[in-house]
Amino acid sequence: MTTTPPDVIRCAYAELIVSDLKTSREFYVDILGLVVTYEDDEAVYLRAFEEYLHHSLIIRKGAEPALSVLAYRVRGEAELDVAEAYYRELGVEVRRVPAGTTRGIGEAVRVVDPLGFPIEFFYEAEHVERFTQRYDVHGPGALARLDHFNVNTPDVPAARKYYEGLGFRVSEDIVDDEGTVYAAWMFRKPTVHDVALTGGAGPRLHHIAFATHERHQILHICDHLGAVRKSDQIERGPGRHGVSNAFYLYVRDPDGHRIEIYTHDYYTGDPDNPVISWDVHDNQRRDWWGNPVVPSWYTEASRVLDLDGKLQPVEERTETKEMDVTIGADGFSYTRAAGAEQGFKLGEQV
Ligand SMILES: O=S(=O)(O)c1ccc(O)c(O)c1
Ligand SMILES: [Ca+2]
Ligand SMILES: [Fe+2]
Repeated sequence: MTTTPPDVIRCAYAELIVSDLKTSREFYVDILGLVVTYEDDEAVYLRAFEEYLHHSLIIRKGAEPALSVLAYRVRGEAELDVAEAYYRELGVEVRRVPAGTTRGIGEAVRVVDPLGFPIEFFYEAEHVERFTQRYDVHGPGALARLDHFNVNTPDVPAARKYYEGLGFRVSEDIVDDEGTVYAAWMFRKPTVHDVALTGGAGPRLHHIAFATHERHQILHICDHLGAVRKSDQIERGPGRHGVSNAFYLYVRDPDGHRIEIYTHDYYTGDPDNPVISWDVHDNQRRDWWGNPVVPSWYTEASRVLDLDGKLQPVEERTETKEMDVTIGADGFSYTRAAGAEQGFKLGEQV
């Protein structure tokens, strides 16, 4: 690559296609508590309480539940030309779209990146009221901001190289002693990640994560789901991650799109931030204590669309799959080699 990459600030918004706008609105607004910036019959534009850009999530009615865009904010309008040149040199599909193509967003560059994802780079966006201290409208489960995207891609080292080319740095990864890389967390904003690369068939969206400030807000969302008899929408957690140290919860929306609610990761902004590398057989890597990683978390993810709204084909992962080497160890086994002969707490799981 001769051209410089666009100066990405952070992950900024996503658009999910949902099959029933009303049902999805109930999930994202009534249960998760996101703020509606604008809505019409086609789409609902949502933001979290600390956000002052028009939206960080759009849910749009459509026949095929899928991801239609992952958007990164760049540091200024001038970065759009840089993005256009960078991706043209990469030889992928590049489009320049005028301001207002997406409500609330200025001129943007849209690409299908080398991993097959629909990605948008923008700077200009409409400012709306920032609800940081509007405690009169915060619910007990108030979400503060969008935190990261997690994507399934078959070749994690190749994906890591692509994102390093964009100036992202690795904070943590999961590897084995043969050198297989199962996952990597990468950042531009000084937290653990803006994007996580999870080895698996892809391009698929594994999840979108929002951050809260307090663990009790995550616990409230669990209690709320129980109260509306939708506790089965909780897929994994609540718990404490090993990687990232975040307290977390994964919920599935009415179409199965996975949303993580996440708090308490750590600052990564110094140039010498130490990379943490986990062994795939360390069963505290994904859960620092307690919960096993359920199989659906390893296998299920959302399809993604190309720039014309057509489903992108999915390529299978050829390297070892994490679920094949660890599912029994995920919270079911004993961490000390000496305990290994006891096998798994709950026996063989799958
Ligand atoms: O399950 S992991 O501890 O590896 C993990 C860490 C951070 C995340 O955002 C995540 O989705 C998953
Ligand atoms: Ca706290
Ligand atoms: Fe996550």
